[in-house]
Amino acid sequence: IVVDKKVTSKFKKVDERAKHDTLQTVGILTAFTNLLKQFYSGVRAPTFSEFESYQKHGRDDGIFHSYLGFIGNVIVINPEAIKTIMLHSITYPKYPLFLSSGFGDYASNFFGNNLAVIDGDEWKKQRHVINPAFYDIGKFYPAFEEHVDKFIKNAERQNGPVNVPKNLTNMTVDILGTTVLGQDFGAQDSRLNTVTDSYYFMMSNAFKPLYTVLPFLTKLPTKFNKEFNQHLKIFDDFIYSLIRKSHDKYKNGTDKQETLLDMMVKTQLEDSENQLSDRELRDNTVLFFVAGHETTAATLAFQLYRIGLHSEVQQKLYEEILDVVSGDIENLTLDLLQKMEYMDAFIKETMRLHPPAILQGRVTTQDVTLCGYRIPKGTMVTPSVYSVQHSDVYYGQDVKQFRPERWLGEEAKKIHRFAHIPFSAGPRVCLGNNFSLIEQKLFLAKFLIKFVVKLQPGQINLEAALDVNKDFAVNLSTRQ
Ligand code: HEM
Repeated sequence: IVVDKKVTSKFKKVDERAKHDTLQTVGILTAFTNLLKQFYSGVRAPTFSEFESYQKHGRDDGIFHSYLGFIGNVIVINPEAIKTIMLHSITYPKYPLFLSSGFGDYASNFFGNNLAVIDGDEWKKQRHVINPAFYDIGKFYPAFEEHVDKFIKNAERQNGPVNVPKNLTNMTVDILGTTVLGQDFGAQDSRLNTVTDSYYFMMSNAFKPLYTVLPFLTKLPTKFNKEFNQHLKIFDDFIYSLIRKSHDKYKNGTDKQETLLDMMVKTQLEDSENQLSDRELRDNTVLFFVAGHETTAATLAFQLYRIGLHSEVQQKLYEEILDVVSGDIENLTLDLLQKMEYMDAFIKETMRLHPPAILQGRVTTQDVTLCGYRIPKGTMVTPSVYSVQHSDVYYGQDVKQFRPERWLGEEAKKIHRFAHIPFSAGPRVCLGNNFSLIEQKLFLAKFLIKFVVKLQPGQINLEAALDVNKDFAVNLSTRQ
């Protein structure tokens, strides 16, 4: 380990919570080598090196210092310190690197200035306008149901192993199309669609590190840049036309606000103090897709993986669903979904071991004390969702075991509230968490009542995976 003394000397012990005189530090060379190793082994960096470093250097403190590239980064695992960071979003705003402008022009043009990447008064204004759109997610129940039913029909028709990531991604994009925009993209029907094509093209290219490091590349008159800008135009024209349609609907006195976009437009037009521009509406529409699409699809894929691995968990889920709907899935309602406690525990446990968002980059706007160390103003501080959720210090000896029961009864009360933060927490908590949870529960209830999921031993190991980029299939048999 190369220790940079100059840097560690900045992070001095100030009270007895600190176990060392200065914060433990992973040297810049080690951090960089770890990052490269992971990049080339195909694992989503930097989480694993971070988790290993935490176990070596930060386990007793719940905090340590490392590097993200050349930038010093204080990684925070202790749940009390995470709580302090999450609850004080003015002292700990988002780190600018994680704002879309930090990724260069492509990301800014595509992702824009939405709720997830702004701070302060601008964020307050946007959140105030957008919050009400998420008050009544129950109204989307029929839309969720329609697309889940389609997934199940396709799986039945397939009559063989079902490719999980691909099909779930199609389902979640169709659900978002319908609920956010009122447009069924038909991804599950393999319908060709220029808008979703453009969306996928930009998703896979806008955030590439090459354009962050060398932003001038996006200005060159290359074939690729032309293509990117064409996709951006197709996508933007489409979204702006829907914003205009939503405006017209409101002005014509149609009080049926059917989509998340309609609801944002309603507050936009009714609240003269907190007006969002059309560009801001567009940027948030993109955010809902980016934030809600692959995250939920990956979570559902990990759930099917876990169900296939743990037959006793599958059986318990099945029995609970059957019991709550009194033997007939046609009785299923939103209220009944909320009664499935074992399913809640199962979802929590999956999101503990497989969190889609692994890090949350913040910066200190003043000198602070975390875990007994003085952290100066302007330092990147990063609550590590992955590390805290995998730490035996906060989950005990069986931390690696998949055990939904830890989330039931008295045992659940022993887990620190900020040791489980897949949706973040505090004022910047995920706005779509309820949306995603209802989607997940409805999918699980309908799917598991119909099918038994099987994975052959050794068929796939996602234990250490952070996302489900790799395709995998599960075997299904229909229940009698
Ligand atoms: C499994 C699914 C999901 C996970 C794990 C997830 C996770 C997160 C996390 C961790 C954050 C906070 C990021 C940070 O503070 O650095 C966040 C923010 C956000 N998410 Fe989600 N999300 C999910 C689904 C959704 C869905 C379905 C939507 C919308 C339809 C959504 C909309 C948002 C929005 C708008 C924010 C920004 C909130 C703010 O900063 O005020 N998310 N999400």
